[in-house]
Amino acid sequence: MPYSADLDIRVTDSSLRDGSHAKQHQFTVEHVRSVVAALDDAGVPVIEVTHGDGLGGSSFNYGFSHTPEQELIKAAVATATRAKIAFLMLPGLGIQDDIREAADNGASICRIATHCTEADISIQHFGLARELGLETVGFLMMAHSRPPEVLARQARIMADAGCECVYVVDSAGALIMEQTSDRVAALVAELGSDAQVGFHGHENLGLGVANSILAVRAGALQIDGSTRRFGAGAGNTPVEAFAAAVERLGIRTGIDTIKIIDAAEDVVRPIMDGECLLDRMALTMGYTGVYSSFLKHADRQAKKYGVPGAEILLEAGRRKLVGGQEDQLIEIAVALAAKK
Ligand SMILES: CC[C@H](O)CC(=O)C(=O)O
Ligand SMILES: [Mn+2]
Repeated sequence: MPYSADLDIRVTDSSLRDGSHAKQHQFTVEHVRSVVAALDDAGVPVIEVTHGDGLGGSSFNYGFSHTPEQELIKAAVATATRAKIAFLMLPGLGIQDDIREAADNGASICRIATHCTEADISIQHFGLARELGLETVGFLMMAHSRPPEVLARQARIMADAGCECVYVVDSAGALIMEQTSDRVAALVAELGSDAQVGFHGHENLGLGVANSILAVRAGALQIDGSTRRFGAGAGNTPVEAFAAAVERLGIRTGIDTIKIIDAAEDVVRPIMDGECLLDRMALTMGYTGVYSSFLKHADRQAKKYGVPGAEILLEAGRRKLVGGQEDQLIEIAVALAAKK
């Protein structure tokens, strides 16, 4: 039972972090206040707030933030009455002092993300987070790209370093049904009572809710989503649809389904630049296994060089690019333009 005897699973809303990719990192303090107030009122237990690429993500390579993320974290903490505030960090983008600052600003959950074969770079960050009294979560990103047993070994590294819940992260929205539950089950078997298992889905093949339910059936106790799917690519598992579906299945999340449906429509949608669409670009990412956060980068290069964005993504899929290799999207666009 995660954290409260009243809940069967715990939902983390990533609209104010994964949605940062879709918003090109232009969140303001007012956006954060209004979304946190609505989600908190709807009973969402955890709200993640950071630049889309985590602490230290604001940069030339990933896109500069409108407002420094520590200011956004402070605003979230000041607004929430019940929800815990989480932050994300990718070792190498953020540094340990960023974790200290987020903790000083009142965030209570530290989520460390690595590519799914690189868990060892998270060890010192989990150590620090635990020293600071933070709850810890680990992200094994691009989890579609490795089989369950490889992910389980990486999860063990995170758990041994002090991670309390390791997530299977479907960064590309490429996992299909049992591919999700097999991965979650492998982590559950490996970690036993040493750490919980979570699942973070993307909608690029339209499977976020179904995959998340299968993850729960395989033993996941924490599930990520974004209200109104506000996330990278076609967005994340929609929290309001997930809450409605699992309520009907008798799984308790503590979320008021009607309130979160209203929050999606009345509060979150108005601050989005547009809906997160299951369109050609997003489907190409799910189909070929491309990192969802590449969408806006590929779109920009497509416009700049006058080449089809989906072709850039197809080549990114062929190259099996991982997060941090965004600059190769420029090279691909240049090559496509030269061929024309
Ligand atoms: C760049 C971090 C990334 O967006 C984390 C995440 O949400 C994912 O891999 O899906
Ligand atoms: Mn994501």
